[in-house]
Amino acid sequence: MEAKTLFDKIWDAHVVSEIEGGPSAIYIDCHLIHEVTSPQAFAGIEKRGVPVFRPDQTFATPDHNVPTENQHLPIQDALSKFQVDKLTENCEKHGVSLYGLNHPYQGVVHVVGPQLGLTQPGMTIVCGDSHTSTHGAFGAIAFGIGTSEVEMVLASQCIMQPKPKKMRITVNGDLGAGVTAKDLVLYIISKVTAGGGTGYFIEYAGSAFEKLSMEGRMTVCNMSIEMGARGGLIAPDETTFEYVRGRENAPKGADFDRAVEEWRKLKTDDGAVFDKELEFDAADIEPMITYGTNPGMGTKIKSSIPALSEIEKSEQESFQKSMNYMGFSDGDVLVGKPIDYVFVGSCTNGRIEDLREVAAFVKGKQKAENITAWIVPGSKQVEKQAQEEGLVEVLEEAGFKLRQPGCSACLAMNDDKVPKGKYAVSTSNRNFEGRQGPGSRTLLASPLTAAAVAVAGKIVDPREPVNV
Ligand SMILES: CC(C)[C@H](C(=O)O)[C@@H](O)C(=O)O
Ligand code: SF4
Repeated sequence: MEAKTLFDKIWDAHVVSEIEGGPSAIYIDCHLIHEVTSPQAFAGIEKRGVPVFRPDQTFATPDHNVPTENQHLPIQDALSKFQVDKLTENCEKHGVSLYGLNHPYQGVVHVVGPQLGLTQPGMTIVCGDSHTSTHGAFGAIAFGIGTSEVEMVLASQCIMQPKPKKMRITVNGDLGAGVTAKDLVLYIISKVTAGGGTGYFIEYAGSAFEKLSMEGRMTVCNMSIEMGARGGLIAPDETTFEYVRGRENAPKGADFDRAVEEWRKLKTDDGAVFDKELEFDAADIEPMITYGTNPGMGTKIKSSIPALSEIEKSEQESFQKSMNYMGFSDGDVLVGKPIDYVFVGSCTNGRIEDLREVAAFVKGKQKAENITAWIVPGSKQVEKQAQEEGLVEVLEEAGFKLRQPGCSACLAMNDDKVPKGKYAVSTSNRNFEGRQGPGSRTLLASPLTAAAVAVAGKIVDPREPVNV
């Protein structure tokens, strides 16, 4: 039998029809929706008089536009209110499950899906959101789609997709102390570049990924899109099955055991061929931070920003533009640079493990005076768990401001904005110009590094004692 990749096994099982040399119609097991990319899609099917084909496989939660304070009060911002109300109205009208504002399951859509067991190995999952790649951590084909495709999936539960090329990134070995899943993926992106994954679906393989928790794997897969890739996935294993077991939408009892038997087959066969293979050594990875305006512009935190002469000629102009925006110069040492904001949250690093890591670091310490520190749980369930575990108390004692679940300052489509010219160390996934507010300057890093920066008030290596 032909050796197949994990991606091909899942893809082939979902092809409804194929056009020779063209795209395939792929069946979608789970469709997640949020308030930003769904209104026109619902309007589209209504105009055509088409019902939602599989409302029971469609799940919605508002996240981008929601305020992260006083969620019990009416939303103040008119556009945000309109978007969130529209989502509620559409879900009610079409029989779609909604975890609305103040619902105990509300949160960032990519935190909510896995938590509820909606995300399972072997599935095809789409959402009108680029970071749908997160769900690939479970050994699923998960990718972001545009609003017109959201309409297509609402109407038919299928999507037309050209088959992407396949890349495997193998990392073996142990990550050192203080080196996290976020550092692993920022390292990979710094090597592959922000455009290097374009046209590919990535499989992450090797012991470095196998040793990660599901939260860590989600962090890695989440950022696949930041290399330009269509998505990323990791073969499911015992860690995956244990995470899924017992979750609300997971199969139960004997059904679960049968599902696990099938899920065990979800791995790339020996001898399967990829269009591109890359390999890195976990021992080479250190805490990472970005210094520029795309996620590929990252470096080991102890290193300097590259000198202009090290940058390829064709890239020098955009590099210089990026440095001007960031207020940095080529060759600058990063450690010691003052920071104004620390944001811990988002679908990359707003999970319970992330909050635990930050709380463990700041316990008994204080954030620096010059730092505004926001902790935004990825979901209501994360918020509740953080309260029950006493993390909230620890974080608040250290001077962090705990906000309510939502995308928050990850993209500033709501009230949480980093002011112009200010520097934010952020656990999110994008450092584009204006991403956290007009003129804001974002440096991406791990929750552990963010915690250390919050205490020191400046860029520090989280492995070293904080010297305030
Ligand atoms: C608003 C939404 C469509 C967007 C995305 O697709 O990713 C957002 O979530 C982001 O992170 O930039
Ligand atoms: S948390 Fe950030 S990256 Fe994730 S869905 Fe929201 S805006 Fe997009």
